[in-house]
Amino acid sequence: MRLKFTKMHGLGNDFVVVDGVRQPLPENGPPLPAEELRRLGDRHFGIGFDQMLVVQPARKEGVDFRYRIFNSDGSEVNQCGNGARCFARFVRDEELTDKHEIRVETAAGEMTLRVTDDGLVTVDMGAPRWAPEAIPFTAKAEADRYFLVAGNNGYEVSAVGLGNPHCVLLVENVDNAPVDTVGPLLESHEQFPERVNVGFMQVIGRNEIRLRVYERGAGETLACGSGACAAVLCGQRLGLLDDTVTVHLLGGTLQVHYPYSSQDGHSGVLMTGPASRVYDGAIDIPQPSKAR
Ligand SMILES: N[C@@H](CCC[C@H](N)C(=O)O)C(=O)O
Repeated sequence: MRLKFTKMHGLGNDFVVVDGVRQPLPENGPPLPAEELRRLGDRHFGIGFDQMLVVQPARKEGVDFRYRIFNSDGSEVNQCGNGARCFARFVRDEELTDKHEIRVETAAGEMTLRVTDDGLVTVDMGAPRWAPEAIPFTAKAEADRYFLVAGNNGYEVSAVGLGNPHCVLLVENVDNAPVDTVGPLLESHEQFPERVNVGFMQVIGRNEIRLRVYERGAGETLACGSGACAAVLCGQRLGLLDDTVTVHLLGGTLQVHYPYSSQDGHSGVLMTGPASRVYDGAIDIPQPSKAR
């Protein structure tokens, strides 16, 4: 089978976008076998990507598309903020819609994506979930900070769910944060039963942070949209940040807005940034041999 794809990125968090509206794809399960997906995700033996994004037709009224996300380790996940911006740009570039406000169904619920005239995309990431069981995270009670023991060390983290699980550590300087070592240790910490994305946040001021993220199922990426929102939310909850924050990631800058001080539990976190198209391609997917 020949599969057409488009390579895109949001601040260097890179994606292979597969059009399942005009190409036949299985309605459920991965668009291709998990080992094939992992092979294509490999930067030496495949195309290389952090996530594969799948565009599929809507399954209900009031929604424009279905948006599915697969990490490069083959796991399907519910949320990808940078991917959502690329998704919006893709469906407009490909003339699958001419709407500026696009409603998508994800495994975590529905999301609204707004494409502005300057080419940026604002994603309404939904309301944060703080209750440990909603993240999911194992803790006796909800708190601003939790103490985790991993290896021979202890770590103070905040934790929040945004459709996907995040924990955030405060660091003095992201340049020498232990992302490569503590990232994987906490990603698979037993108190996060579905694993977790691990953010390392340096607070510059009440409206500005620097952030590096070790992503679940992908390793450190150049940017993580949901991670940027999670860091801002945790910083707000700790009383360190205001409602609108500029987030500097390795691959560039995002704006995150959440009216934390006046939030009523229903408003969503807004994340704004660019979406870039790199090239189009096609790959031949080997078909499983038929049993005789
Ligand atoms: N890069 C993403 C997040 C992708 C999913 C994440 N690795 C997970 O497993 O939850 C973003 O921009 O939000």
